[in-house]
Amino acid sequence: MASEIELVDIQAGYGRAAPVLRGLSVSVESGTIVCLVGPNGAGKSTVLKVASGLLKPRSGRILVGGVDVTGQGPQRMLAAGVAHVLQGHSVFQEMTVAENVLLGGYTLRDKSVIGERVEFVKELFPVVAERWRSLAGLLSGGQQKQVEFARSLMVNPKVVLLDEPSMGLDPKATSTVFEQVVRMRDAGTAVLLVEQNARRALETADLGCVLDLGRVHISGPAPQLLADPQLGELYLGGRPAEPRPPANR
Ligand SMILES: Nc1ncnc2c1ncn2[C@@H]1O[C@H](COP(=O)(O)OP(=O)(O)OP(=O)(O)O)[C@@H](O)[C@H]1O
Repeated sequence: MASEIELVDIQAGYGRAAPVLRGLSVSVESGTIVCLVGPNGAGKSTVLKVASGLLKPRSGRILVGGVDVTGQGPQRMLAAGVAHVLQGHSVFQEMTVAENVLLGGYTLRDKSVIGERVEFVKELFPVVAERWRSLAGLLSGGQQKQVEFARSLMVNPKVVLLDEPSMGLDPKATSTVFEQVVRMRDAGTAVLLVEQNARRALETADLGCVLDLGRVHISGPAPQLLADPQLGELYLGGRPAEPRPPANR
């Protein structure tokens, strides 16, 4: 399978402080959801910032679709096919859902392409179609997160980086958001996911990577990580792995 994004032996950090990432490597294959888990402060969000060009690595390489894009800023990374949905809520409350989604396509010049992408995201996220003319601020937190997903897909990225998409959502909205993450993958966008709710994220992901001390400590098929009692104890709240339905793809 082709790698949509590959981070190779990344060292990265902030200012003059010691590096947060110390030789981190991760690869997201097409058609997959890869989930990063690890303790608070392990550097999960930092991985996404490096992947989207918000933070330049001190060393290491970044490949998007096999092309070396190391050192490029966020605009170039977006053009290369990497979209980043940031932690927290980033919809413009006073604008309509339509205006919010169309902002994601502001780099597109061809009106027919914009129209095609709008139809695509409306079909993928029914709430976006239903509330197209509503003020985004009137939508629930989970619905707003879907508007953010729709906005990120306007440029038809190869991979979308999702930073804690369930943050602040109740369990029902969290389930809907994770269902939509699966739909994004099934519609052709690879996903690199960071989640506080590690157990729930691993139930959704194809592959899991456990970060520790700035690098990937363990990686493997998500069901395998979920079933590992030691990982459960360390990173998944210590509860035994619950039986799960057959793999979700
Ligand atoms: N803008 C910043 N400036 C300086 N240090 C930062 C900055 N952002 C993050 N850090 C530091 O980098 C380290 C890793 O932070 P990061 O947010 O990547 O971790 P995380 O694994 O995503 O944590 P959490 O689960 O708490 O969100 C932390 O020690 C944090 O304090």
